[in-house]
Amino acid sequence: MLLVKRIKCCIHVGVAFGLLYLLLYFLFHARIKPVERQRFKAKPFALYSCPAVNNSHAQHLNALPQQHFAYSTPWKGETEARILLVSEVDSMRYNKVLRDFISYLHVPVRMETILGFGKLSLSLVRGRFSLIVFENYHRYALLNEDAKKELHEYCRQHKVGIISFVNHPEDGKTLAQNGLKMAQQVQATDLQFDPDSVVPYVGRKGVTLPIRSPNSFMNVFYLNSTRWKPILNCLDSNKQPAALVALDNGTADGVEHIVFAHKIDHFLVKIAFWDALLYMSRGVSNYTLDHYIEIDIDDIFVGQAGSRLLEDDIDALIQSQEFLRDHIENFNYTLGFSGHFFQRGDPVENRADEVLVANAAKFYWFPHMWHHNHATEYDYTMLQALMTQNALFAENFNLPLLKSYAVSPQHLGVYPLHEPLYQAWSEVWNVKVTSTEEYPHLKPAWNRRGFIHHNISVLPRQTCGLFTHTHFFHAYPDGIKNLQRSIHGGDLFSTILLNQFTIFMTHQQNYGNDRLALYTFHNEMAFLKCWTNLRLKWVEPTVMADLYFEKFPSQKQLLYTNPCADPRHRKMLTANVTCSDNHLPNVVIVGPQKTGTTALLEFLKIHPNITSNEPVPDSFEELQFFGGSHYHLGFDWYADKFKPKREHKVVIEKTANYFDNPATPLALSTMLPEAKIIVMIDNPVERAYSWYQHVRFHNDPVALKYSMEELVSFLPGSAEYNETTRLRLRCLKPGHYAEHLDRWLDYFPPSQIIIVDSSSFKHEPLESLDKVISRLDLKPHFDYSRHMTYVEKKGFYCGIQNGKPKCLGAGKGRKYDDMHVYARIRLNSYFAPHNRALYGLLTRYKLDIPFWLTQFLHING
Ligand SMILES: Nc1ncnc2c1ncn2[C@@H]1O[C@H](COP(=O)(O)OS(=O)(=O)O)[C@@H](OP(=O)(O)O)[C@H]1O
Repeated sequence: MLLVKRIKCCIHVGVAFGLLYLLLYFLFHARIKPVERQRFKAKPFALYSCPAVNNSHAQHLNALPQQHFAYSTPWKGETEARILLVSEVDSMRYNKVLRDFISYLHVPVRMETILGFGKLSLSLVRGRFSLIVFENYHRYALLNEDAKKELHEYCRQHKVGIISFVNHPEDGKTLAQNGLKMAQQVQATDLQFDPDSVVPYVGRKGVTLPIRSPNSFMNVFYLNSTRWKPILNCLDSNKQPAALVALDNGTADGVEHIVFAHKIDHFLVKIAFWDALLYMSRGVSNYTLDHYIEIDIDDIFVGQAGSRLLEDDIDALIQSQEFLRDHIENFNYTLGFSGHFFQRGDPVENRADEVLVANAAKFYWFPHMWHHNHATEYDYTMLQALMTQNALFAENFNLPLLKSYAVSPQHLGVYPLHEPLYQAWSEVWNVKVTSTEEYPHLKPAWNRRGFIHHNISVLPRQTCGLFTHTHFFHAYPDGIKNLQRSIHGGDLFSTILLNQFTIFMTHQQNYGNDRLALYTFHNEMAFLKCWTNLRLKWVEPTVMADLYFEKFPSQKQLLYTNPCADPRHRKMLTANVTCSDNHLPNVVIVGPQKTGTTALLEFLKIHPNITSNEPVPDSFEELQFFGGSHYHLGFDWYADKFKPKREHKVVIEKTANYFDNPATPLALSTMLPEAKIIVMIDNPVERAYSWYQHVRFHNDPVALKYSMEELVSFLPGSAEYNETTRLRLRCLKPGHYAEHLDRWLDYFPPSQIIIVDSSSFKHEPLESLDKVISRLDLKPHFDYSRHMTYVEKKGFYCGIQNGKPKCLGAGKGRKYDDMHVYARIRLNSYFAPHNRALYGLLTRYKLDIPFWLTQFLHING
C-alpha cells in the first residue's frame, strides 16, 4: 500500500513539474520570441484628382491673393480683440463646432445667447468685440428696432462686420426684403469661389466642384440685388446660378454682412467661413498663407518583427519625399530613431535597416531615445547615458541630424515637465526644439500651444489619424471612409488649414505594410493644393520655432496646469510623484488692491472648514503667482504652499493685484479652471484714494510730492502731468472694473464669479460673509457674530481670538484725512463711464450689483 501511495505521489509530483515546465516554457518563449505579424502588401492608390479648372478663370489659379481686410484698414486695437458668437441655446453642438473653429484665430471667443427680443451688450468704455457671428441669422432678424440700430451703429463706428448662418425657414421673408432669396434643399452642383469676390483668401478661385451625388441637397441664395455679391457660387438643378455664401459690403447701411446658406459641414463652406472670419476680423489673428509643416516619423527601428519597414518601403519613402516636395517647399521627412532596436526585426527587416542607414543622407534624423525609453522613469545620469548611446549610434552611421531637435517617446517628460529630460537633452544633444501634443492638454486641439522652458522651444504637435498602432486600409477604425473624410475636408484638412505651424506625429509602421501614411499625406497635399492658396513650407525646427514665437510671443511663457486633474497627465508624471499631496485652492480672491481683500480672507478663515496658503514673507504674504513675480517658480512651488487638513473643504488663495493683471485670468484658469473667483468691488474713488495713501505710506516719492487733487488735475502735456503719469495710471486703472472683469469672463463662466460689495463688507461684514459662505456651498450655517466684534478705536470689525478682539495690522484701516472735495468731484466724473459700464456688465451676466454702484448711478446718472 505504502509503495502504491509513494508511486502515486511521485506521479503527482512529476505531473506538477511537467506542467510547471510547460508553463515556464510557454511564458519564456512567448516573451523572447517576437510575435510574427501578418504583413500586408503595399496598396497602390489613386491620387486625389482636382476637378476640371474653369478656363475663363484660369488666371486666378496662379495669382495668390494678398492679405486683405474688410473696411479696407487692418484692425489696430480700436476694440478688444474678442469675437462674439451669438449662439442658440438649443442648437445641440453646432455652436461648439463654430466656437472651436473660430478659436483658431487665437483670440477669445465669447459665446452668448439672446433670449427673446433681448439686446446685445457691445460696448463698455470701449468696444468689446472685433467681430460678431450669429449662429442663427434668425436671432439677428428678431432683434427689435432699437437693438438692431445699436448693433449697426456699433458696427459702423468700430468697423465690425457681422457673419450669420441662415437656417430658419421664416428668414426667407426678411432676406427677400433685403434682396436675397433663399431656397432650401436645392441639389447644388458646380461649387466654386466667385472669381470677383474680395473675400476668398485661402479659398482658391477657378476650380469647380461638380457634386453629382443625388443626396447633395443644400440651402442656397438667389441674389436679386446688387447689394449682395456672391462669395461661394453654385448652380441649382436647373443650372440657374445661386450662392452658398454672400457678402453685403455695406453699400446700403454701412455695415458689412456675410451670410451663409449652408453649415460648415461642407469643406468649401468651411473654407469660406474661415475666409469670412479672416476678412471680417481685419488681421486680428496675424494669419497668413505661409503654413509650415513637419512630418515626424517616430519609432524608426522600433517595432515587432513583421511590422517594420522593408527595402521597397524605404524606396517608397524616398519617392514620397520627392513627391511631397512638389507640394511643400523644401520638404524633408524627419526620422526619429531608437538605435537600440537596429536590426532587431526579422532577417528581411534587418536588411532593410541596413538600407535605411545607407540612405540616411536622404532624410533628416532626430533622437527618439536609445531604447524608446520613458523619460519620466529615469534620472539625469541615466537619461544622459541613454542619450549618449543613441548619439554614438548616430555617429557610427553618419546620420544627418537635426541636431537641435528631439522628441520624447510617448511625449513623456516634455509636459508635465521632467526637469532631468530638459537638462540631459541640452547637454547631450544640444536640443533647442521639441514638440508635444500634451500641452496644455491633448484636447481641445485648438487650444494646443507652445512654450519655452530652459531655452528649449516646445511646439505643439498634431495628430493626423495615424496613431501609435499600425493602421491598415482594410481595418481603419470605423472604416477607411473615415480617414478619407478626414483628408477630403475633414479633421486632417482642417488641421493644416487652421494651424499655421503643424508638426505631425506619425510612426514608422504606417510607412510599411500597406503604406497608409503615404496615401494619407499624398492625398491631403493634393487636396490642399487643389482647393486652397496655402503656401506649404518645410523649415528646420529651430527656424520654425523662431517663426512660431515671433507670431505668438505671448506663448513663450509656460502656463502651468494641474497635472493631477488630467487623467492622461497623471499617468505621465515623474516616477515617485503622486497626486495625493496635491491640494490646490478652490477659491481665489483676486482683488483689486485696497478693497478689503485681507479682511475678507482673514474673516473667512475663521470658519472651521476654510483655510488658506502659508504666507510668503517677501510679497506682503501673498503668493503673487498667476501672472506675477513667483510664477516662474512653477507648479510645485505653488502647490506646496497649501497644506489643508481633512476638514478644510474650502482652500483660498488671495492676491490683490490679480484682478487687473491682464496675464492672470488665462494663467489662473489654466491651472484652476473650476475655482470660484471672488472680486471685491469698492467705489473706485475710495479705492484710488486708499491706494494713494498706501503708496505714500510706503514713501513713494511722487505720491509724497503731490496731493491726490493735484494728481488728478494736472493738464496733459504739462511737466507735472508727465511726471505723475505712471503713478496716476497705477492708481486709477484697477478701478476700470468693467474692462478687467470682462477679461475674467473670457476665462470663467459668471456662475464661478462672486462679487463682493466692499463698501457693505467694510461696514456690515457679517451680512457679506454669510452671502459669500452660501456661495461656497458650506453647511451648516456658521454664526460669524460669535467670532467677530466691532472695535471703536480701529473703526472696523475685528476677529475674536482667545476672547479678545484681534484686528488687522496697522497697514489695513489706516487713519488719513478725508479726500479733498475737488479730487472727489474729479474722480467721480473720471470713473462715471467705467461705473456705468460696470453696471451694464453685471446686469448682463446676472452678477450681484454693489449698493454703492446703484447709489452712484442714481446720483450721477
Ligand atoms: N475689518 C477691516 N479691518 C481693516 N481694514 C478693513 C477692514 N474691512 C475693510 N477694510 C479695508 O481694507 C483696506 C485694505 O484693503 P486690502 O486688504 O485689499 O489691501 S491690500 O491691497 O491687500 O494692500 C483698508 O484700506 P485703508 O482704510 O485705506 O487702510 C480698509 O479700508
